[in-house]
Amino acid sequence: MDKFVVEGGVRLDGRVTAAGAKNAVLPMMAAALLGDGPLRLERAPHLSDVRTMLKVLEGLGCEGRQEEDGTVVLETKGEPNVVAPWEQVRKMRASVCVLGPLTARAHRAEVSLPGGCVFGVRPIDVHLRGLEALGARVTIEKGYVKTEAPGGLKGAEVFLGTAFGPSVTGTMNVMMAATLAKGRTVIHGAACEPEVADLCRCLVAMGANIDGIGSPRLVIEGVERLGGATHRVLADRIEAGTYLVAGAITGGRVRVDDCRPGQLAALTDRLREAGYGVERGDDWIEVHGEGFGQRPRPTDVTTQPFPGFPTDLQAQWMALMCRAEGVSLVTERIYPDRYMHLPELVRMGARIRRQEATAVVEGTPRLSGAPVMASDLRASAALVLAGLVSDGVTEVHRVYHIDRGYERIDDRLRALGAKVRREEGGE
Ligand SMILES: CC(=O)N[C@H]1[C@@H](OP(=O)(O)OP(=O)(O)OC[C@H]2O[C@@H](n3ccc(=O)[nH]c3=O)[C@H](O)[C@@H]2O)O[C@H](CO)[C@@H](O)[C@@H]1O
Ligand SMILES: C=C(OP(=O)(O)O)C(=O)O
Repeated sequence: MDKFVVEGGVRLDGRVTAAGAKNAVLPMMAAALLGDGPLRLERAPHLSDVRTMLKVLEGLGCEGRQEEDGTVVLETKGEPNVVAPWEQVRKMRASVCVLGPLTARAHRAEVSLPGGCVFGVRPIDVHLRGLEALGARVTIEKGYVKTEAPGGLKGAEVFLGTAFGPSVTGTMNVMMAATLAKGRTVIHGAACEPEVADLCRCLVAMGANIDGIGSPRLVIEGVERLGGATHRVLADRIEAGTYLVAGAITGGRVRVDDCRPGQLAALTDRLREAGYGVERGDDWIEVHGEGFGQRPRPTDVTTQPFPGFPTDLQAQWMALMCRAEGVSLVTERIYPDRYMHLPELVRMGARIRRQEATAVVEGTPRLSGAPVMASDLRASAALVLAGLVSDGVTEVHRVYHIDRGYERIDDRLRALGAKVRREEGGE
């Protein structure tokens, strides 16, 4: 297993180009099960999650490949297979996104319940209720969700909210299913994350009829068939945000190109509040600090559905606040248990205590490098960020988590001046 070795003490300076969004490309790849022609997804990131999704789709009879420039090309010839086994689905939650397309296209599906709940319960009841509302019979047997809709799906009114806000992949699953249902589907309480809107645009390019894109009310008129399309994947706002926090934590200057600044407004607002300069153009954002050793002002965040502060940037923000000049509160409203990074940051000298869904972070001038264990994707990014400002060497183990969602993060941080290398032989 690989590990990252991070030597702290360097102020980052430079530019990085945002990759395509993991959370947009994965459901788009599942959408290839809906169409007859080839689907070309440009600017897809080179990630292990993309490779896993290619395998899941291959097992379902959808041929695919990723080209050197990132473009993913997929085509489902004839009827898809309908069984997505545990061995593949367990590696990645987004593989649950094949459920809606398979049920719509083949009128049945057998998809393993996604495993690996690394930060608490991650149910899919909303996905299942949505598909039931469209006329599917849904059962759970031996760890598999089975859907059947012998006469095909029928449009309906559905509400997809949960106690923690709308469900992102739940909206995507039901929306994809509705594109081939008979008649009109109205989704109330749809997730408004930019990745959902980007998936809508990809489906429209394939021939789907969707109104209300980007809003909590989606109206989908089912069509007989969808075809192929070419779509350029949206920039990854979470990856972009991670590099901005990397710039800030080192008191440096980092510009992220080819991104959508408006989609990171919650982060840039907090960065300014924490004492950093933020400039933005139409498709770039730059953060600048006052030099290595700068300590941020303590700045609270509460995670919320878009356009609120994203849960996928919570761990990175906590790393930044570990060195703040005072006490800040980080409150997790989407996944109240998403705090696996907390004990690892404490191992690096951070002073954090948890009070239910809130972490109380008492900033300290000094963090010290340590061997730490990555537990999930964003937690691992946070540990790398903390390593950038720690005395000595930080070893981040289990970097396969980070490879799920960051394309060559070690190379890209090095290009900004960081001392980070990948080594074999981690725990
Ligand atoms: C592949 C992908 O796109 N992953 C993202 C997606 O995950 P994912 O789509 O799994 O997350 P959801 O939006 O579904 O979850 C939001 C909240 O709703 C709850 N819930 C969800 C579904 C359900 O059926 N019942 C239920 O109660 C969840 O436990 C959570 O508290 O959105 C999350 C929230 O922005 C992000 O952190 C993930 O990076
Ligand atoms: C939680 C994430 O991904 P997933 O839903 O695929 O686990 C993430 O991208 O931060």
